[in-house]
Amino acid sequence: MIDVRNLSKRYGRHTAVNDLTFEVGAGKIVGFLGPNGAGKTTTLRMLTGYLPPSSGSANIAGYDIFRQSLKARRNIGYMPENVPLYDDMRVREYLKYRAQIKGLKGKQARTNIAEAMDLCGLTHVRRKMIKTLSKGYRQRVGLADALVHKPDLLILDEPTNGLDPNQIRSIRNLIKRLGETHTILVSTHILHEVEMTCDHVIIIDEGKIKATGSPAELVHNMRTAGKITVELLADAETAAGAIGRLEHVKKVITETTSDEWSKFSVLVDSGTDTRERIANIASQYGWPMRTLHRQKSTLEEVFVELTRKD
Ligand SMILES: Nc1ncnc2c1ncn2[C@@H]1O[C@H](COP(=O)(O)OP(=O)(O)OP(=O)(O)O)[C@@H](O)[C@H]1O
Repeated sequence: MIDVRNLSKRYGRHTAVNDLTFEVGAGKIVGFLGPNGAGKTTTLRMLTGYLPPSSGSANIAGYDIFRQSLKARRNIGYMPENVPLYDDMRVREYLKYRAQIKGLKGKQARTNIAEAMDLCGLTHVRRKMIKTLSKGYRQRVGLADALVHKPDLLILDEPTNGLDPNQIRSIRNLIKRLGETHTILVSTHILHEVEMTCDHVIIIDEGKIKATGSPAELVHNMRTAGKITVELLADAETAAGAIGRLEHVKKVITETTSDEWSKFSVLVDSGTDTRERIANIASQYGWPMRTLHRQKSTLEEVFVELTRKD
């Protein structure tokens, strides 16, 4: 559905997007992640035909977005980061206006608008002025606008930005539902969202792709793939030293020491589980143990490790 080859964008001497190549298959929900200024919006604006690239190409549903812009854009529903809405229009009136701009007329426009409002849970507010809507409902109007011409592909730029947790949950559920019938490329900062919603993730930083894969694959392939928490009745320094000498242990962090109990976080290599050997060490030294569990890494840790600057 999306085929991007060597796509770059330079603003003067600054390269905002640097030689991106990736594909998105039909029917997938793909998370596009990166820290502020990574080049997400610039990429999405190029994919939607709003910004010409400095070099490279992007095909949407088989059409070149720059040379066959109209045909390509018919397949795309784009929701920009700050949805520009007309505050003094009513919801249905606004969607009618947007449908007309997109070339829909008469019965087809009416049917599509009704369906988009239904999908986005807007039917009961269709007569409300847009200025009276909450931010969550404004986002839904933006989504309904993106959907009204029935595109196969939705490109959503930070759709949950600025929403409260309830609104985030409702937009997330909506995106998941839309994912049953659409291909979706969604940029977001909320990593938990990606883990819950996306089949595939592309992490970019400084205009370049840092990692791609399913959320589970990214977590699995990370160097710091796991963390073990252990609590021992032992001298903190001696215990940290002994655990630190075990194979596959990358780092031992002493979290707390109180009442003679010491709590450690043990960072271990990807795909290894050192719990048994930690238990053996504890028994060798005669240290009572009251916690020993493995915490799986999160996508957030992967993201931080790939994009941190220190
Ligand atoms: N019109 C412009 N002129 C010059 N530089 C720009 C322009 N638009 C973006 N940039 C720069 O390009 C880089 C990428 O910006 P972009 O907005 O694509 O990042 P982003 O990943 O979407 O960030 P955010 O999460 O903050 O929205 C940034 O360094 C930004 O300052």
